[in-house]
Amino acid sequence: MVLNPVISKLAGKLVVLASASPRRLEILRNAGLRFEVVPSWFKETLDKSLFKAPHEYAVETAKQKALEVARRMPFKHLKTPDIVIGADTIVTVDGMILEKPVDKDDAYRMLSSLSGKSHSVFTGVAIVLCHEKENDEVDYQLFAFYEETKVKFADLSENMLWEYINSGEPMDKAGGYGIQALGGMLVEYVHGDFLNVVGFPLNHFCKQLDLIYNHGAFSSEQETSPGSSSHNGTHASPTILTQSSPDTPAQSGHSNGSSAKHNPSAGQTRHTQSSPSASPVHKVKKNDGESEVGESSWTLVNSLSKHTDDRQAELVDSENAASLMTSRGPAMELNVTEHEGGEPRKEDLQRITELMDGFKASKALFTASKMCVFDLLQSRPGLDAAQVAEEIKASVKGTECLLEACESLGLLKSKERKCQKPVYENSGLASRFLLSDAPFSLQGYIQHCDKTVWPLFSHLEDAVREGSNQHEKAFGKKSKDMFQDTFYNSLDVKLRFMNAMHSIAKVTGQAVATAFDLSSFKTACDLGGCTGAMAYEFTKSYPGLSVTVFDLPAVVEMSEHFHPLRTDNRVSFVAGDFFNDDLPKADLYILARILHDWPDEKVHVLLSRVADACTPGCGLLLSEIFLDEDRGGPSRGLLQALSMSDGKQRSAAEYGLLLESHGFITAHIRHTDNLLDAMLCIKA
Ligand SMILES: C[S@@+](CC[C@H](N)C(=O)[O-])C[C@H]1O[C@@H](n2cnc3c(N)ncnc32)[C@H](O)[C@@H]1O
Repeated sequence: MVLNPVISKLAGKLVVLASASPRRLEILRNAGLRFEVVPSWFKETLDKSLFKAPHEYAVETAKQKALEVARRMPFKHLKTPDIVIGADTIVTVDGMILEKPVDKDDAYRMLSSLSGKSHSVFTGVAIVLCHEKENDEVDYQLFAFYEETKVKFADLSENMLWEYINSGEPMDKAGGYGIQALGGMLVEYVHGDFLNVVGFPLNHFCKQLDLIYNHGAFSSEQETSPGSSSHNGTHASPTILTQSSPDTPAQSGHSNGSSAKHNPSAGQTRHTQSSPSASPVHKVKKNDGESEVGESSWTLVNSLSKHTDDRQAELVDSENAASLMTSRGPAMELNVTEHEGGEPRKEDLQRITELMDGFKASKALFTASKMCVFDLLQSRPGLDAAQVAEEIKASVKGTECLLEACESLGLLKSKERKCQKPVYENSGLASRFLLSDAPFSLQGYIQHCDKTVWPLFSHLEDAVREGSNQHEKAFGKKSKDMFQDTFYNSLDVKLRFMNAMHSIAKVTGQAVATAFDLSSFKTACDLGGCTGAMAYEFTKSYPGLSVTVFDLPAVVEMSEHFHPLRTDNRVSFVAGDFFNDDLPKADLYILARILHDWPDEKVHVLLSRVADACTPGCGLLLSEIFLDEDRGGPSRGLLQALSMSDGKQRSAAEYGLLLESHGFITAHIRHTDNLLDAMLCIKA
């Protein structure tokens, strides 16, 4: 039921929340607002010293967050939102701005500065209205306000402080406390809007919407805004309106000194924001390849989505990037336009051809890898096609085609010799990832793609029609539990699967292990840790850490195959089923690429078992591909979902909510620029 008639005004509009904070999501959802979540990429790094008052900093940060999303969406998501909401909460005490603590000592510093005193919580909120015009330009109109709430803390003893810090709750909260949970115990009284302290001033927000939608404040001429500033909470600020329409002289950061106008009807001063760090609000043209977005000028062909670009950067050899067909960003980034006369653009044709031919490129890579072409050319660079053919026991004609195709994909390099056939050697990309003994060898994963994922994809249409996994058609047997029924039924399939996991874990392990500072944990348990490759990366990164790898007996019995020398006795293996058997005790649990394999019901079973094994303060490190909150990417995650059985790919906020329901508080989220993202949660 929607109680608030203003919220109901937004029904049917594309409303976007530029924040992944689970608390803000919950407040707005509970109010009946329907919205998409697209977390902002704006980094909270504005120079605080440039702002006269703390609330100006919070408002400016909220504005920049919302604008970044509003500007990105027409290009990255090919849709223009109607409204983008941004928010930033800060705590101020004794003239200092407190944001989220970076570690326990920082949390201690913050909380002890609040002990026994009254402090202010400010949330800056920005509402960006996006107006698509006939010529496909987008105009942005910005409304910003803030809310202040005063909170008085009790005197906190050292014991109490540390007990609270060790609960893990302070880590993702402005000022180092969460009033809605354990932190409520620290508070003597609150003066003002409680939800503002939680993270979003709902009441003030609704009043602002009322102004915008019921009192005409969203006309581009904003000279009057009846009642705009009559927010009635004792500690609420007067409403600060507004950013004038984008290309008026009063643009944010370009206000030409006319920063305040008197609004007689409201008896208040209205400000156009003119903070030093504000960036201009641009008009953007959606379908014009040459148009600018914000401050960056993007070239059309290589306008990779930031996500995809960053995530793939590790794997793309710069010298060969241009020719590596599958390394390009998603089609969404391209604005397909037609030249006069209807001729398609070269770049568009190139992109669509790459997509059509993608499977040929994959299969050429799989085949060359299986036939050991890269290993051969590493030990004997400079062979011509006939020599390679002889070594790999293949036809000269077929080998020639394969080598040429691999060269065009950036996997091989050739040298022409006078009047003779070209000779081949590995490219940097091949030497790094395609040799069987390279530290970051992806050969195991490539073979898994060839033998397991490929057959599943060949039944994609059935999978889409039926909405179920195609293991039976692809492998001739039914599969209730993909691992026990399909992968571990025969030794060679099992080894191939384990090799695949091993190779990905070796490539991603260090980035996951060092995504956060885990040095305070002494014992970890890697649930579904497979060959232990990830565990070894963790012990390499943390000399004081021991890791127990917990996996099914069929897997653990093969562990020596992968680590014959057992070089590190801080890694041990325990066989068991994480849905049924006791979990080893540890103060950090690792779930790397586990949850995506299971539906929500099974995830709840597993998480409740992990929660039972945890004491307060225990950590849970989750590592997965995190989907964008609007599920618009990255395509690697979305494509993987097509061949998955019963599991699903989720966004960081979705994982956060699942974990929160088992008492885990999300402390940090990290997009690692490697193949996997990471989230650190603490058991409250
Ligand atoms: C996708 S793999 C991930 C492997 C490893 N965590 C990594 O990131 O490389 C999933 C792992 O979960 C293990 N697994 C599946 N079901 C399990 C169960 N019921 N109990 C314990 N481990 C299980 C599998 O054997 C496999 O090693």
